[in-house]
Amino acid sequence: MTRPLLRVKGLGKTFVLHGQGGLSLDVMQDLSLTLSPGECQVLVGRSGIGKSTLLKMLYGSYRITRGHVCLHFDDGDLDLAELPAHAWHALRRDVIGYVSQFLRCVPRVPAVEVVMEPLLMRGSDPEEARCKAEGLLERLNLPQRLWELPPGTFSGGEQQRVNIARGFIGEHPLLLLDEPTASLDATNREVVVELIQAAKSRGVAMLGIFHDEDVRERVADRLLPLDDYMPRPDMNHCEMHRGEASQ
Ligand SMILES: Nc1ncnc2c1ncn2[C@@H]1O[C@H](COP(=O)(O)OP(=O)(O)OP(=O)(O)O)[C@@H](O)[C@H]1O
Repeated sequence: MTRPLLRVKGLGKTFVLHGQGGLSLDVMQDLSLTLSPGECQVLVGRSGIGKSTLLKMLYGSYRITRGHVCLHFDDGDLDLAELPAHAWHALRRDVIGYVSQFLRCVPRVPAVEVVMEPLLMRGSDPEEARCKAEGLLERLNLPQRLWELPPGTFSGGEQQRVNIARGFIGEHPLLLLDEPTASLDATNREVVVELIQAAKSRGVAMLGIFHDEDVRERVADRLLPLDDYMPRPDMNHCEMHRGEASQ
């Protein structure tokens, strides 16, 4: 049996709203999961249950309040809950990729360069990186006339395709997918399904959110319902109390 790449144990999240007098919101408690290379698990549960929050904690965008998130490597394990801030940069460059719903556009940077950047950050040859980026943009049906333009003015679906190409180009061993097909038409949803299936066969471990049921069924090896990890389901999404936890 394949050894899991990711093991999450007792994960919990409390947001502290400093602008609201230190009000704290418990949104997740005691979540555990394991994810193996080549496996795609899909997070399910109603709106506001914590799906994006979980992905953001695994990517280091949100701090882990409680619990452990261990990545297993041949030369040892790494607990992300204890990772110093400066170590996240290398981890995101080499190990954890993230495809969010929305592209963060940097003015004047052409789409093709946005896509190739993750490879350049790793020291890849610029010509090879460009060639790979163009291949992905072509596969995702982004018209060639847009490749050298900054994506700030692109449509939602065009921006999302740039984002997907950027997320998949790095071939990270762990990929977090936050609704990567949300703004796509059927043809491009199909391309994303193929990219996910190809990544699985290369041994990439993926954790994703897909609202499209057809996509979900085709990519998911396992569904992870988050409803079991809400602190108090009777209290309208979150338990609220003041000043107990820090972020
Ligand atoms: N930065 C934040 N500060 C305070 N509360 C937050 C923050 N981010 C998320 N939350 C709260 O955490 C809860 C979970 O939000 P999250 O976005 O993870 O839900 P979701 O399951 O992804 O929802 P959806 O399916 O609607 O996208 C919500 O109640 C939300 O208001």
